[in-house]
Amino acid sequence: MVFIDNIYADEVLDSRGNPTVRATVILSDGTKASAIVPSGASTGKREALELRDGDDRFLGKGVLKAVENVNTTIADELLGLSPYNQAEIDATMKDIDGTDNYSNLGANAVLGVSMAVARAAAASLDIPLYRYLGGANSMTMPVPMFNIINGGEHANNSVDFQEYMVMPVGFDNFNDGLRAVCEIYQNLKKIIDSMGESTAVGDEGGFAPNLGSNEEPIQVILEAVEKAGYKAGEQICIALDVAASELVDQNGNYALKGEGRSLTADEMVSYYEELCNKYPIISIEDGLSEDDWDGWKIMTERLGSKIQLVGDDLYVTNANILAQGIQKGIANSILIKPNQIGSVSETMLTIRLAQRNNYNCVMSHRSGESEDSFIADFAVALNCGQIKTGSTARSDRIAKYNRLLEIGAEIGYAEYLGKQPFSK
Ligand SMILES: C=C(OP(=O)(O)O)C(=O)O
Ligand SMILES: [Mg+2]
Repeated sequence: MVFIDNIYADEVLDSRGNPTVRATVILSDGTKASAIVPSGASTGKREALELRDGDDRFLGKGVLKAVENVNTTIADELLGLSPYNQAEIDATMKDIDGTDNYSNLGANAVLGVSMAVARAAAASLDIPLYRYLGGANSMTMPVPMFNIINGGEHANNSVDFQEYMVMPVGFDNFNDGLRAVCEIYQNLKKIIDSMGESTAVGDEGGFAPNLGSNEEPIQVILEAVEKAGYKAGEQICIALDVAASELVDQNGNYALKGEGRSLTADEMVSYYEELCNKYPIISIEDGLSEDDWDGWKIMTERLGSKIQLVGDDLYVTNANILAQGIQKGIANSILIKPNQIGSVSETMLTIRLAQRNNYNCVMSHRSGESEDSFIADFAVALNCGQIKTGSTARSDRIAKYNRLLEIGAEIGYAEYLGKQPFSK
């Protein structure tokens, strides 16, 4: 019987040059696999804890304590266990941590090991990771939410909304959809350049121009869609991540600093209604703050039957919080970020709960990423149908797109949902 023979971690770098955990697992049959943990910037308050050293290395952001936890406490408990029982591996780490949010071991230590065990198990069975995680039912190539303009916490410009994304919904397959958004991105670069604005990019590879309002990026993107020869509203739709938890001012209103105004939750919803009436917007993530559940209720009532409302900071990939939201009728979709909850099994639990209740799942990167493409396999494995993984201006994001191209070619008969995931 194959068992876990060795586990260790080291400190490597993410796409912002911050330290992060790489965990490595070696099995008794000689299989060796590693995984690198991502890191967020606009984090939700209820996310699992990312353990940072807080000393003078890397401005306090070192992860040597998390590395040490992998090398000692976690390795001590997991050596000898079967790599093929992911639930047992993850439950054991949760037990030794003993808290709700991994504040002892660090979610970065736990998730690194959790992903590396899954990858090692797949490799030792000689099957791809998506096939190991999802079996013969892994069939859905995700529609990309392709991040094309960055603002908010992910850029240093006048735009308040964090992410403007294009979604290739009117295509027969993933490859054609990806090609379309790449062409749009290249056309957008020319347009921004011709406006005399910078084509420097934000953390996730979207451009970060200084534009006059939060509406102008949509207009510029639609111009790029047309220039690239695609039909907005039919083939290409717009998705926004407002990341509104970051906009809340001292009066509890939403400060749109770039526009010099501050709106109540009700006014924000009216603003979204106006934008949705004018433009082909099919998805809004974190349109209101994680603490504003009353506002979310109103937003869901007014917009939830028309567009996808995605909870990111709101649900932090947490099944308990999602269960409360489902009961209260809040949002209709959830962003899935494995490091918000801390392990592969808990991420799968949240996805199961969402899918059973007709909530769409959007697999997602973090703004701090690496060459690790685990989420590409994960999205296909769990038939999420959508993935948010930045633009093609950053190689940490390209790693996911290229892995998806590889998976699509391997599966051959994969589905691509086009418009379907958004019909409510
Ligand atoms: C990917 C996101 O950013 P971060 O990783 O900074 O939370 C997001 O908010 O959806
Ligand atoms: Mg978000």
